[in-house]
Amino acid sequence: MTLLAVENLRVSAPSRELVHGVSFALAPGERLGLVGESGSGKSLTAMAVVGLLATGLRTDGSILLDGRQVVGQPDRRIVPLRGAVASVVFQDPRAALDPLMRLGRQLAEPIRRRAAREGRSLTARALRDEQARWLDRVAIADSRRILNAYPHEVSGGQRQRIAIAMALACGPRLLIADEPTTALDVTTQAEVLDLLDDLVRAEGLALLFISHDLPVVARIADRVIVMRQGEMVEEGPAARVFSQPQHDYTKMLVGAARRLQAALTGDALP
Ligand SMILES: Nc1ncnc2c1ncn2[C@@H]1O[C@H](COP(=O)(O)OP(=O)(O)OP(=O)(O)O)[C@@H](O)[C@H]1O
Repeated sequence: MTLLAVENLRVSAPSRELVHGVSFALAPGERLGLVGESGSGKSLTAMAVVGLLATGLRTDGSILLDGRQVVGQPDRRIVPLRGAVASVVFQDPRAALDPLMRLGRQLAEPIRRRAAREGRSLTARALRDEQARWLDRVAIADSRRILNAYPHEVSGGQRQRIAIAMALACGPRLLIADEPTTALDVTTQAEVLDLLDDLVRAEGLALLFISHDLPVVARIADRVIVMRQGEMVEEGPAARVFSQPQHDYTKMLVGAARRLQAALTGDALP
């Protein structure tokens, strides 16, 4: 069964088309990477899936999320799919966090929504336990302080871990991660990537992972779509795309990633 089927997706601004007919499908538990340079249409494609495009942008084509059409639907039809079927982790965790609300209250929201959806009643004690469990799962120690803190009182890495906890606490079947580690320092990037990898596996989620960073995508995705200027230029298993890129643009991306790697490690180029 297909969890997400995107067919001939087009996204247009009033003056020009930005995404030119993208098609792909994602099965439950599958991990797909969208890779390409800045401005290639990765985020627009991903945001269209959950109906989160900016007003003024028009979507054509078909997006079936868990069998339900997203394109052309009013918000009241798409909102129930957010969280329950697909959630999003953004590059900047502040996009998901209210700066004026304590983190504990924010984390309580998705936990409550999931419980309500599953018909479970949640005592105050059970809610506190769940909050602590989620913080533990995203490797945040000192949970009492963090739950009482406001977003600006914790580190960028901690904010992103909490945003991940909130996205997963909703109980989705698909996680869309849009450059989730780009805003973090290199050490924190690696930790957060490992964490995402482990959690997505443990929860059995499908993953749509967006990044301009090929080695990162190769590490986390089974399959990769390479985008350029709003078009898909290559698609295939991650290992094949990186070892034997077919399209000139992919060859260029792989070459650049190899040169950077060689420069960082001091190794000779293969
Ligand atoms: N609301 C909008 N109105 C008009 N053009 C837009 C809008 N949002 C994005 N674009 C344009 O659409 C193109 C694709 O944008 P998109 O954000 O999908 O790129 P991306 O591949 O995710 O890049 P990045 O990695 O920098 O986020 C860009 O040229 C961008 O400027």
